[in-house]
Amino acid sequence: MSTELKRGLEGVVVAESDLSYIDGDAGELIYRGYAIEELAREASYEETLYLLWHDELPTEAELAEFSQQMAAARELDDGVLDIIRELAASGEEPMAALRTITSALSAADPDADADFDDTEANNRKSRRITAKMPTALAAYNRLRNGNEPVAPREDLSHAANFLYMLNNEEPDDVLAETFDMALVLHADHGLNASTFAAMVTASTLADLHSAVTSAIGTLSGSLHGGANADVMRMLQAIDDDELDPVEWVKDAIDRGERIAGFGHRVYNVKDPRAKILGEESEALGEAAGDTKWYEMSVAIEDYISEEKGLAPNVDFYSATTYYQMGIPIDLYTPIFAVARSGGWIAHVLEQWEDNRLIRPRAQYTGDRDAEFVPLEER
Ligand SMILES: CC(=O)SCCNC(=O)CCNC(=O)[C@H](O)C(C)(C)COP(=O)(O)OP(=O)(O)OC[C@H]1O[C@@H](n2cnc3c(N)ncnc32)[C@H](O)[C@@H]1OP(=O)(O)O
Ligand SMILES: O=C([O-])CC(=O)C(=O)O
Repeated sequence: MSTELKRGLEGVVVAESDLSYIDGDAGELIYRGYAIEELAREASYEETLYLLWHDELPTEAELAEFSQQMAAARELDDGVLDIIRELAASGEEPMAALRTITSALSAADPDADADFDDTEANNRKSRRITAKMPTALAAYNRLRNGNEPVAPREDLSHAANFLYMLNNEEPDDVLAETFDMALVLHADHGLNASTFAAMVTASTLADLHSAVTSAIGTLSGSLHGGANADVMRMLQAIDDDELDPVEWVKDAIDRGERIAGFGHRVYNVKDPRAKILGEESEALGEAAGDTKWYEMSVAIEDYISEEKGLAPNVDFYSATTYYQMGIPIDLYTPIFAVARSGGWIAHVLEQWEDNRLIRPRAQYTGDRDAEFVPLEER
């Protein structure tokens, strides 16, 4: 047994996977052989899900059937809606609410007790979880603002339907396509922390809802998915006080703070998703006649790249993209979860094809011969 310590499991290979490939030096991301740039521009989220879950891109007929099955699974059970009402009324923050709701979805899932290797039940559960998470998030957001949830529509795409349920208004093509692209870009990313959490949970043969719930909790942290909301809060703080973004960032670095949206465990260069989202952020600004947020972001990127050698990750430009789409800031990380549910599930299903319990070891640094003193004598 090797006792070499790898803090944070950096560089440790723990599984084989056909799902996504990252070249951290070239800034390359591939889902099942297809470059992310091509999928972002050409494939819908539904197509990407099909690719991740079923090994290959769907034919037109397969995509139509799959999209219809996804759309038909969007509605929430009344019991789940009651839980959402309670969470919204109690002021629970959205990522925690989504975690609790996703866990609760199993209570209404007819396949909840199916065996881990029941492929058909897993397909149905995968579609239900991924189809219902956006409905739950939109309902939660409406309820916390004193509005009734908007029922999902089966005639809209996954992306367009979410925006429709969120705003009670059908999005225009630009918004729907931009959001769809963001979902595709966030769908999978190797063994990131939340995907690994899902795999660890699934490796015990716990169920799919448990694995996705573990993953949502893991994604919420500021070192992972939580960074997208932190980026926008940082930009807003700089703008509110009319500060120079570069000076602000310089001071923050001098204070030893981390700048949200920069750095990555795998990429040594700019995250390819940040390149695409940067273009989307710029385009949205240009369409609105105000590229302020994009320009602030570029100024910060130039400074940090030059001074710290750190490049933006996916969370840096998703922030201003979502902001300019009118999405509330505290929904950015839950939206990441909505998109990543596809990747989490794909990795769980892959794990179950050849499961082995994931169980690493720690290097014990404590006492080995402490003398037990009875309680009354301590
Ligand atoms: C979807 C995603 O999860 S993408 C990541 C989202 N998270 C963020 O954007 C939060 C900010 N970034 C970070 O905290 C880190 O870059 C992480 C957590 C993403 C990766 O961290 P690790 O691979 O563990 O790298 P580590 O924390 O060892 O950092 C290496 C060095 O770069 C510095 N560094 C890394 N990121 C940043 C940052 N954002 N701001 C300032 N310094 C940074 C660290 O301080 C460290 O410097 P040191 O060696 O002088 O101490
Ligand atoms: O891969 C990672 O460590 C984090 C990340 O970018 C993602 O999950 O999309």
